[in-house]
Amino acid sequence: MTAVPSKRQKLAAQKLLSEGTPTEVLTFEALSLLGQRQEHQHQHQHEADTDVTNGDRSAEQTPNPQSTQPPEEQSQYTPPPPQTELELEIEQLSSTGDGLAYSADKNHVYVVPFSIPGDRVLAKTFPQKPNPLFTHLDFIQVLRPSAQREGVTPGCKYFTVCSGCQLQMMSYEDQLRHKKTIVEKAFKYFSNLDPSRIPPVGETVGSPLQYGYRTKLTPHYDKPPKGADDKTLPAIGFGMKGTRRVLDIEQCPIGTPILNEGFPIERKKVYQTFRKRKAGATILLRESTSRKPIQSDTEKNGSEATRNDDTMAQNIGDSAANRDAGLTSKPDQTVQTEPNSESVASKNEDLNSVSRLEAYIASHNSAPSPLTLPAPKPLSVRRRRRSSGSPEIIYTYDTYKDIKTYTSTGTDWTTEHVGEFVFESRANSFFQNNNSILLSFIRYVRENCLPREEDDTTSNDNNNSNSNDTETANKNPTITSPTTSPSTPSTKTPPIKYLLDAYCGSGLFAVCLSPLFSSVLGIDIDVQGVEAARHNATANAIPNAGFIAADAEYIFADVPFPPDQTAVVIDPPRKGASVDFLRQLCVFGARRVVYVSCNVHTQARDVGMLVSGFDEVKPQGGGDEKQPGGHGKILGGATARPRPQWRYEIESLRGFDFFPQTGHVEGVCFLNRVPN
Ligand SMILES: C[S@@+](CC[C@H](N)C(=O)[O-])C[C@H]1O[C@@H](n2cnc3c(N)ncnc32)[C@H](O)[C@@H]1O
Repeated sequence: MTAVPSKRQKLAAQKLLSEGTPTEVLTFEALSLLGQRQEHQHQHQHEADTDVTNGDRSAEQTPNPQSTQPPEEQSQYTPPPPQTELELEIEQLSSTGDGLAYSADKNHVYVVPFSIPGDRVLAKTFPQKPNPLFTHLDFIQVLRPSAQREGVTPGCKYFTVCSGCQLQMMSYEDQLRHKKTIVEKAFKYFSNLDPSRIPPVGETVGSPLQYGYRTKLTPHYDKPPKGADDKTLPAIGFGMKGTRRVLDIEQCPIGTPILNEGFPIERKKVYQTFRKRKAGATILLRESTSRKPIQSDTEKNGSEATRNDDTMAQNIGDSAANRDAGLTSKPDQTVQTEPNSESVASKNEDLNSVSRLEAYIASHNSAPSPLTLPAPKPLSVRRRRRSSGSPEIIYTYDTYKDIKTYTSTGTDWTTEHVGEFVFESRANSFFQNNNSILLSFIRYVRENCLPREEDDTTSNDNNNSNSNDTETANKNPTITSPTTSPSTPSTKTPPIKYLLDAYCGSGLFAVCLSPLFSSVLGIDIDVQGVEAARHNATANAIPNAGFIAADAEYIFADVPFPPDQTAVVIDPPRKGASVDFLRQLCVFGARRVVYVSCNVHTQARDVGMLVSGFDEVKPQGGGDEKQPGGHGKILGGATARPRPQWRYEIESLRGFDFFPQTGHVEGVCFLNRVPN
C-alpha cells in the first residue's frame, strides 16, 4: 500500500506537472517509494509498540523514528561527494527505465540506469543540481544479478554506455509487463483523476520485431575541435549515458538492417567533409520500401538478382556470423529464413552486424502477445550493393517482394506499407518508426474506434458511461472483425459516420480508417505532412478524406460534421494537445475519442482534462473565470467563448510497444462523451 503524500508534496508535484519530463516522472515515483517506506515503517512501529506493550524487547531495534517523518520534513539530504561509489539494492524500475534504490538512511532515492529490481549494483555519484528527493548515479556494474536477468543477454555491445536503450537486460515479456506499469503510473500521477475513473490498464501489445525494427535513425556528431586536421574524426552516434558527449557507434541493432547497411556509408561521407564543418549535425537515415508482386517462380527463388549486371549479389547466410547463428547456407545461395531459432536466440549476444541482426530477426518475428499480428516470414533475404554504392535488401515473400533502401536526404520521398495501404512521406516528416507493429495497432484502432452496439450507452445523452462498460471493454480487448460500414443504428442515436483526424501527419489514421466512415477530415501543422496525406488518399483510392494544413485547434472552427455522429482521433506530438484544443473538443462534443500518444504522461494529463471537463467561462465584469478540474488556462477572448457541454469517460486504456528495448510506450485510450 502506498502512503498518501502530504498536501505540500502534492502541490510541489503539481507545480512541476507539464510535459512528463523524466524529472517530473521521477519526482512522483521517488515520492511514492519514500511513501511506501514510511508506510512500512509506520506499520513496523505500530507492531513494535504493540510488542513493547506485550513485553517484547526486540521492539527497541525499531529504526530511527525520525525517518518515519515525511521526506520534506527531514533534514536536507546531502549526497556524497562526486565519484563516491555506492553499493545499492534496486527496489523498483521507474517509468524512465532506471532502477530506484534507497539511500542508506532510507530517506532519499538513488536513480541507477541499467539496473532492475533484485539487482545489487555498484554505482557512483557525479556532480549535479541537488534534488531533495532523488539523485542520479552512474552505473558501474552488477554485483548480484536480479533473477529477472536470467537467460537474457543484451543484444547491443553499446548497451550501458549508449543512452538510447534502457531495457535490454530484461526479457521481452518483462519489458511488456513493465510498460503496463508505465501506463498505470502515468494515469495515476498525471491525470489528476480519482482512481475510480481510470479503468484497469490492458496488457501491453508487443512488437513482432524486438530488434531491427526502427525505420528511422538520427545519429549525430559535434563540431570539429579547434586545430582539427585530416586525421581528426568525430564520434558519430548517440548520447553517451550520463555525459554530454557523443558515443561513437558503428551499428544500432534496434535500427532495421538496411539502415545499418547505410550507417557506415553515411559515416564515411561525414569523415570526408568533417574538417571543413563549422558545426555539428544530425545524420538522417530513413528506410523506404518498394513492394513488387512476384511474377514467377524464378523470381521467388531469388535468382534474378544474380542476373542483374548492376548488382553484386550477396548471401546473408554466407557470413561467419550466420554460421555462428545457426544458419546453414552454401555460397551463392539465397538464405532460407527458417533458421534454427534456438541456436540463433542463444547466440544473440551481439547484434552489431547486419548479418547477425538479420538472422536474429528471422528467428524472432512471431507474435509476442495475443493482439500482435506476427511479422510475415520472408522466404529469402538478399543483400546487394548497386554500382552507385547504395545498398538494397530484398525480402522475398510468397506473393511479393520488398526492396528496402534508405535515404539520408530529408526531402526525399520514402514509402511504407501498412497492410493493404501504401504511404509516402518526406524522409524528414513524421511517420511511425516501427512498421512491424503498425498492422496490429491499426487493426486494434479500427476494431475499436466505433462503439460496439451493446456498449453504446454513452452515446445517449441521458446516460453516463459506467464502470461496467469499462470492465466489458477490458475483458474483450479483441472485438469483432473489422466492419466496413458505420456502426449499426442504435434506437436512440444515429451511427457515427464521420472522423476527425487531429494531428494527422501523412494520413495514417485517415486513410486506414476511411472505409469505416462516410467522410474523414485530417489536420496537421506540417504542410509537407498534409501534402503527403492528400497524395496517400489518392494513391490508396480513398475518395472520402480531405486534409487541412493548420494548427489542430482550428479544426473546431468550422467542423462540417454533426458531433453526435463524429469520432475524433488525437495523436499529438510528445508535448500533448493544447488546453484550447481539448476545451474546444468538450464544446464540440464528438461522440467518441481515440487518444494515441508516444508520451503516456502528457496523454494522461490531457485525458484527465477531458474526463474532468471544463467549466463555463462566465462573462467578464463581475463573473468568475474558473475552470474546475484544475484546468483553468484561459486564453484570449474568454468572454465570447461557448460553453463546454461535454466531458468524457475512459472506456479502455493500454500500451502498444512501438519502442522495444527502450523505456517508451505508445498509449491508446478510447473515450466516450457524457454530459458535463
Ligand atoms: C505523433 S505525430 C502523428 C502523425 C500521424 N497521426 C501518424 O500516426 O503518422 C504528431 C503530428 O502532429 C503534428 N503537429 C504538431 N503540432 C501540431 C499542431 N499544433 N497542430 C496540428 N498538428 C501538429 C506533427 O506535424 C505530426 O505530424
